[in-house]
Amino acid sequence: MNRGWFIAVVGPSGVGKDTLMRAMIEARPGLRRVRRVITRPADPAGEGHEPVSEAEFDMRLKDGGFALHWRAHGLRYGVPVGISLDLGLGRDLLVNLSRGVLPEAQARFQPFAVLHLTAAQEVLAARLAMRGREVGEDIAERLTGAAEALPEGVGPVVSLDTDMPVARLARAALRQLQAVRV
Ligand SMILES: Nc1ncnc2c1ncn2[C@@H]1O[C@H](COP(=O)(O)OP(=O)(O)O)[C@@H](O)[C@H]1O
Ligand SMILES: O=P(O)(O)OC[C@H]1O[C@H](OP(=O)(O)OP(=O)(O)O)[C@H](O)[C@@H]1O
Repeated sequence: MNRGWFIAVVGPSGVGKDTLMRAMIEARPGLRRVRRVITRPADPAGEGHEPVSEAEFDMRLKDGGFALHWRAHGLRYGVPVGISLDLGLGRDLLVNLSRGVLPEAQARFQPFAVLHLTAAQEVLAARLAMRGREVGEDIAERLTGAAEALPEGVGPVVSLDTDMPVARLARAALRQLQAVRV
């Protein structure tokens, strides 16, 4: 059986990663989203992450519980090591990552592709404000470095500006990813 495809979905906070991943899965039910482990309290309106304390995160890290992990926005994020099982079973996965861990992800998981989402600063600012989870400094912090480039050498990459209706965006993402599949 072919191994499942690791599709890294990256882009700044508020760019629409979660919204697009949901739409892609609706359009292609075989695709799955990976449930991240985050040191953020549960949020019914959010991505459906697994909330853990700092101490629990540390323990899982020490026990080898994460395939990938990083810090951002004063939080810690982990991708559970169990994704290897799913990939081994041929399941294609959408994995919301930090741009900083892309080289490590690419080295570990093949076949691999990056879905890189972008948006103008004013669009990001409006979306973060509309989402309403963060205010003031937390929004400003998320906008700093929002346009950061991808690390050198990662790919293949599909880049999309998310300033369009989500159903159209999902069709474009699926079509363009298929075109770079090796
Ligand atoms: N294509 C889009 N068009 C309009 N609004 C969008 C679009 N994608 C996302 N949004 C809105 O922007 C906000 C942030 O989206 P979200 O998917 O949570 O971003 P991320 O997961 O990248 O942080 C949400 O309020 C969402 O409804
Ligand atoms: O290193 P970067 O590429 O800048 O990415 C850092 C973090 O920002 C994004 O967070 P997310 O959109 O999940 O932020 P949120 O916690 O505001 O939802 C991304 O998923 C990473 O977790």
